[in-house]
Amino acid sequence: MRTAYRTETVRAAEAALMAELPEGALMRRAAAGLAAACAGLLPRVYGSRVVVLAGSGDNGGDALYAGARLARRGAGVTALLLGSPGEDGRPKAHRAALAALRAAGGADRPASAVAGDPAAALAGADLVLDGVTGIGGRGGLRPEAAALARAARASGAALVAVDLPSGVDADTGTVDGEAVRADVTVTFGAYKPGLLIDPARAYAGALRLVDIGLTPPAGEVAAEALQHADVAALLPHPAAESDKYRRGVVGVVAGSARYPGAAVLCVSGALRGGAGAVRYAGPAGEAVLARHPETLVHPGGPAEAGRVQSWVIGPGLGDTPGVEAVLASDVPVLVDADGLRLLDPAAVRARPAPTLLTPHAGEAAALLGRPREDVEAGRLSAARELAAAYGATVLLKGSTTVVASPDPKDPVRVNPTGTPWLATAGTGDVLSGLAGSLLAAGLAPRDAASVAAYLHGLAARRASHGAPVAAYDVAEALSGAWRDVTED
Ligand SMILES: NC(=O)C1=CN([C@@H]2O[C@H](COP(=O)(O)OP(=O)(O)OC[C@H]3O[C@@H](n4cnc5c(N)ncnc54)[C@H](OP(=O)(O)O)[C@@H]3O)[C@@H](O)[C@H]2O)[C@@H](O)CC1
Ligand SMILES: [K+]
Repeated sequence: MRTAYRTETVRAAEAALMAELPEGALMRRAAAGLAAACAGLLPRVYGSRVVVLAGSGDNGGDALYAGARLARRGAGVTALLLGSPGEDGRPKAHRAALAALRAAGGADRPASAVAGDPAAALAGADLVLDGVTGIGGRGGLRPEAAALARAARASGAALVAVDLPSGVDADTGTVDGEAVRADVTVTFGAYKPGLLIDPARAYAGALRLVDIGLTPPAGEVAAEALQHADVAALLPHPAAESDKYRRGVVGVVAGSARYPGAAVLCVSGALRGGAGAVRYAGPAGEAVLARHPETLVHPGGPAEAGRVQSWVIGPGLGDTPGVEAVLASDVPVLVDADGLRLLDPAAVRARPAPTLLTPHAGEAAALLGRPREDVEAGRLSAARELAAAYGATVLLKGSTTVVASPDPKDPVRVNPTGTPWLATAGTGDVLSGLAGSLLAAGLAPRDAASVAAYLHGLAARRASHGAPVAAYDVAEALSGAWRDVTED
């Protein structure tokens, strides 16, 4: 499991550790890890050109110390100092780290000296270290830093963010203005939620975690991302004596005369999620049976369809979703797509069994009464708010799929396996069927949602291989994704 902690938690853990260590030890550990990561990105350190963008705080200090280490190994290092002016009129900088850089033969100049032509200041650089701000940064980059960040991006040099890409919000993943677009982010002690959640995640590039001995309390995880072993441990495994009913039956209420394909896709996901059987209730039974003859089809409504261990309702239902009957049941219910329209929070909160909502950003925005852009810019808080308002688990689909449970103490789960190719018609129907099936197999809503998102993303990557992918291909690749996870 990759775990991420909020800034205040990291700072508290840092203070506790610093109290036990000699002054500057933590920063030296951070800088050593950072310099090693940089050296790994350069064909060779000796003779390479490195530019350090250094703010006035400890983030700049890390970058300057790492610059000093690279300079000692023969790199030509220049620091551009971005701190606001001190009493002597020069930009403030971490004093000891700047002295170390100078002692190692590195050069430095105020960034204002290159403001006229930032591109020229970065021309020929092999590597740029972004040490403008870390967890102490507030808001987007200031204009001088923004111009240098753009020039660094355009220079073709490897751009390494120190702890965080400067300009992104560590705790929420929001990006309020301009931010550094890094190739690699070397983060210290612990991941921060912003490194796992879009839009900030997209600015971080590849992530490297440097162990500096920090141990934030396990109870204070703010966000977490499953990995193969976590998913394998959560997946249902049929016992020798299992029959189809013991493995769980998932009911699917999806599709309409107009959208029969949604029913087929939802069932195709449900068949691959570990439930023992899939019951379909609705008008698209013929289309479902044509593709999936193993489905138990009932032409009427869910109330008469027979016993199930979970319901999935919503994909392709059109204008008359009829969610009430399903919500009245005493089994876990997943509500998606058309089922989410006009969903009554009181009715969901009053349910005796758990509910899982799976909106995309547009549907979440409609439920929250907010513009879609707000949801996309603040995915973590939108998912949490919805979960609180409905007393339900929420899987918010999109560039980073986020799962929030109604208990605010549960860390949000962030899905690491997504691919932009998943943004195509029908993939959401497959996902809801899959997650519903995992619910029927006995997984808790938060686990069912995050495991489904993980397998679905992995299946899309397998099916896509970098090319466009159709929803049915994703469904067909699910068994392979399951095997990848369990055989790893
Ligand atoms: N925690 C740990 O365990 C460890 C932490 N460590 C490191 O410490 C880092 C945190 O250091 P920190 O607290 O000194 O803050 P930091 O991020 O350098 O920024 C502060 C300065 O930035 C500026 N500034 C602010 N906003 C800005 C903007 N939008 N655009 C431009 N500039 C802006 C503002 O300065 P001003 O320009 O106003 O003088 C402010 O004072 C952390 O990320 C990690 O790298 C490691 O060394 C070891 C272990
Ligand atoms: K940074």
